[in-house]
Amino acid sequence: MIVEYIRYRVPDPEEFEAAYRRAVVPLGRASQCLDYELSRCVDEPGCHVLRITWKSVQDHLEGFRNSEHFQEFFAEIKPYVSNIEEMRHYEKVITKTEPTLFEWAGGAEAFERLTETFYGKVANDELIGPLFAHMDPGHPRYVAIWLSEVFGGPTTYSQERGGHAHMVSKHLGKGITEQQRRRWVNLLMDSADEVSLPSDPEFRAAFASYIEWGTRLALYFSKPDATPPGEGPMPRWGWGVAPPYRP
Ligand code: HEM
Repeated sequence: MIVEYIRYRVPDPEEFEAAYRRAVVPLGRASQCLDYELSRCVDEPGCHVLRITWKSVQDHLEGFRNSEHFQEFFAEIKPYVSNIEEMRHYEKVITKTEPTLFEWAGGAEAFERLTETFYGKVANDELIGPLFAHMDPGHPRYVAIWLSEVFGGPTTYSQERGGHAHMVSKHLGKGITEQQRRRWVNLLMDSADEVSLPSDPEFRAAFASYIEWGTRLALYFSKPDATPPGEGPMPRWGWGVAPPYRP
């Protein structure tokens, strides 16, 4: 991720801003652009700073510049090129960031406690126990490192086990029913309470959201006619609409 700053000093701020309102339509469609923000200086209204977050410098200079979105974007802002005072890429050095869900939960050890307790319950469960009768003894740990990575922790699962496609492939042909999926969710939530994962509404809402999504994917891919997925990126879950609550 790289941040581009473009500083303008323009004689006609209103027309300039109107041009940018049109220009951000194709910019927003470009997959290389993660976000953008145009700010007007309050001390000197002709001064503006445009911040664009790109996936990488290469994505900007090669991907975006050679795309059809660039032609449309550039047509709008071309009259202002001579008003540019600075146009450079920057790397973020210090930022105020939220804790990850992984950190908030208590780190790797919290997820290990969670899955140990969970698979203890699973083994004794008449509805889903049989699905796990021959499970790899390392299974609780694999799920712990999977969850840790999804919630913003280290990338151990991807490195050791092989990423998203590998995890999903473990569910192929399992024929999971909706009742089994729901039991999996219920036992996991019981375990979360038992091992005292944080119980604040914001954390639990984000946690439950991933579990709902993940179990529905597992069910989908376990169907007899499911097509194995290609190698996709690891899901990375954040806080969503409710940021961490700090009184
Ligand atoms: C958020 C939901 C889920 C996650 C994160 C998850 C995660 C995982 C992971 C990480 C593995 C092992 C991959 C490896 O060996 O590296 C796995 C395997 C497996 N999962 Fe899931 N899973 C989910 C939902 C479910 C559900 C709903 C069921 C069934 C009710 C299920 C049944 C299984 C089974 C039977 C295996 C193979 C175990 C073995 O024989 O070793 N999973 N899952």
